[in-house]
Formats: sequence, C-alpha cells, structure tokens
Amino acid sequence: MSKRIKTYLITGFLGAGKTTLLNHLLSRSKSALNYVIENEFGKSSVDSALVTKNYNKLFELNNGCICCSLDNELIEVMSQMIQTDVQPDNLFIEASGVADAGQLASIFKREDVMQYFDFQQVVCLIDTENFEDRVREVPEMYRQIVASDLILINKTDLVQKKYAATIKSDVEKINPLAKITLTTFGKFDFELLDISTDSILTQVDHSTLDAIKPVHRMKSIAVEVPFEFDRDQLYAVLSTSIFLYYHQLYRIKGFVRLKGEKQAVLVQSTGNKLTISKQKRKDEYPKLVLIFIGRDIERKGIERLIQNAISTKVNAPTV
Ligand SMILES: Nc1nc2c(ncn2[C@@H]2O[C@H](COP(=O)(O)OP(=O)(O)OP(=O)(O)O)[C@@H](O)[C@H]2O)c(=O)[nH]1
Repeated sequence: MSKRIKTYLITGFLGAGKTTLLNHLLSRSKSALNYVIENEFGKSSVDSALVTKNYNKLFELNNGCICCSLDNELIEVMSQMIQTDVQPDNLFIEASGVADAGQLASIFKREDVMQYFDFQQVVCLIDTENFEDRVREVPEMYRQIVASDLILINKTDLVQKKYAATIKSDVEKINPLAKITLTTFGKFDFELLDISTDSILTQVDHSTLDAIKPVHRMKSIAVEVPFEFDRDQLYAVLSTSIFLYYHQLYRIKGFVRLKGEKQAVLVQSTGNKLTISKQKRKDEYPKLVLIFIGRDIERKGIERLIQNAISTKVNAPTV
C-alpha cells in the first residue's frame, strides 16, 4: 500500500475564516502535493475563486452539504484520489459553513477509508464578534465546536481582548477536550496541527450522531447579476438588509461589476459588516453572482433588493 493521505477538515460557521485559514495552510505546505475539497452550501461556488493557487487539484462539491446530501459524492471523489498513480500528501477539506463536522469526520473512522486516509484533525474557526448571537440560534455551530480537535477563536482584532478571553472560556465549556487558541486571520502556531494527540473523533462516540442526519433550516439563494451596480447604492441596500435581518441573513458573498470599474469586485458580509473589495486573483473572470445564505429567506425578496441597487444591465463577460 502507498502512503496514507494526511487529511485535515476545516469547519466553522459561515464567514468565520475557513478559506483564509486554508490559504495559510496551503502556503505553508507549498512543497507538498496538496489536494483541496471545497464544499459550498449552494449551487454556485465563490470559494473556489478565493483559494490561492497553492494546490495541485481542487474538487468542488456544491449544491448541498457534504455532511448529509453530498456524502456519497465525497466518497466518490476520495476513491478517485486513491485510484490514480500519484496520490497527494495532504488533503484539505473545507466544509460548508453549516456542515456537521462530527458526521463528516466519522467517515474517516471507516476501516476502508482509514486504510488510505490518515485523518489528522478537525479545525474549527469561530468568528469572535458573532459567536454569542449565533451559537444560540444556529445548532450547526454548536455541533461544529463539539466535534473539533483544534478551535481557533478568530477575528480577535475586531473585539476587546477581555471579550475574546470570555468567548474562549465559553468555548472551553462546550468542548473541554479541544485545543483552543485566539487568532487573527487564522494565523496560529502550526505546531498545534502537528501535535499528535488523539483526535476527538476517537474519544467521542459519534455513533448516536451518525444515526441522525442533520436537517439544515438554512437556505442558500444564488442570484446571477449581469448588471452594473452603483457602489454607494449597492453598499446602502445590502448593509441595510444585513442590519435589518441580522438574525436571518447570515452571509452574502459573490462577485459584481461596479459602474466605472473594469474588474469585478468581491462583495461579502459577515455579521453586520459589508465589504466591497478588489479580487486578489486576477487570472479569471469570476461568474457574476451573489449568494445569500440564511434562515427563511426568499428569492423574490432578494431579487427585489438587488433591483434597487442596479445601475445598468451589462453583457455577461465571456470567458
Ligand atoms: N478582521 C478580520 N477579518 C477576517 C479575519 N479572518 C478572516 N477575515 C475576513 O472575513 C471574511 C470571510 O473570511 P473567509 O475566510 O472567506 O470565511 P469562510 O469561513 O471561508 O466563509 P464561508 O466559506 O462563506 O463560510 C473575509 O473578508 C476575510 O478576509 C480576522 O481574523 N479578522
């Protein structure tokens, strides 16, 4: 048998900083052969365009969540990986923001899977700013924390030190077995990843969890936006919506064109913050699409919202 593929699972609620961490991990292991599995909760993928190119292969599993509807596809991708002549050194899986990490990680406890995949750790990111609100209203987030080996209390630059310490101790109460550290932009002492402690996977009996397939109340709505937006208008419309629907609308992300600007820009919200920024990767025309993720959100309402921010219709870019 050839070498086993070191596998890391990155989890955390929507916008907590998973892709940011993935990019660090990839640049740290540039010399190795790295494969990535991206799972986005929704038909359209924005994340794959945000991952830096330090990977050798990227597989996308969209239109669902790998912990439930896409678990077969995950197994399929993993079997393709082991059937090729050259196998990767590392596999990084970025789960969707609502994925049940325990459910997902238990796949790696199967003997047929363990033969080829050397599961390392479940790494969970937490957005310190939103933790208190979200953990109460989103059961998926609580389950992610329980199932993780290493927890990064991220975005500590956005809160007071004392507050971050309080969140750390709250998280410790939810999962006293995990290693927990405070981070900014997912930067931490990578040695924590290499410390070979028993994964929580082996310490917690997931069989009861395995029997219950999580049912997400979350919905992802993707709206194609072949339009030119006025920056101020778009900013006003979207930031008002995330303010008004803070407990319903958890994430907005996607690429749009702005009046007077050639390059598409990345629009995203986490918590009650909206940012419009230049793309880091300039090598591709991203698909012009805005993704809205939340509870009890409706397409019609979202489309109405977008209409209010449109400046002019443009031809969709051809690749
Ligand atoms: N201020 C601040 N921003 C951060 C930090 N970490 C990540 N971000 C930003 O938060 C936004 C979301 O980060 P991502 O890495 O895309 O989050 P994600 O968890 O992959 O998002 P989803 O895949 O949509 O669930 C980006 O604009 C990041 O630059 C941090 O520590 N501090």
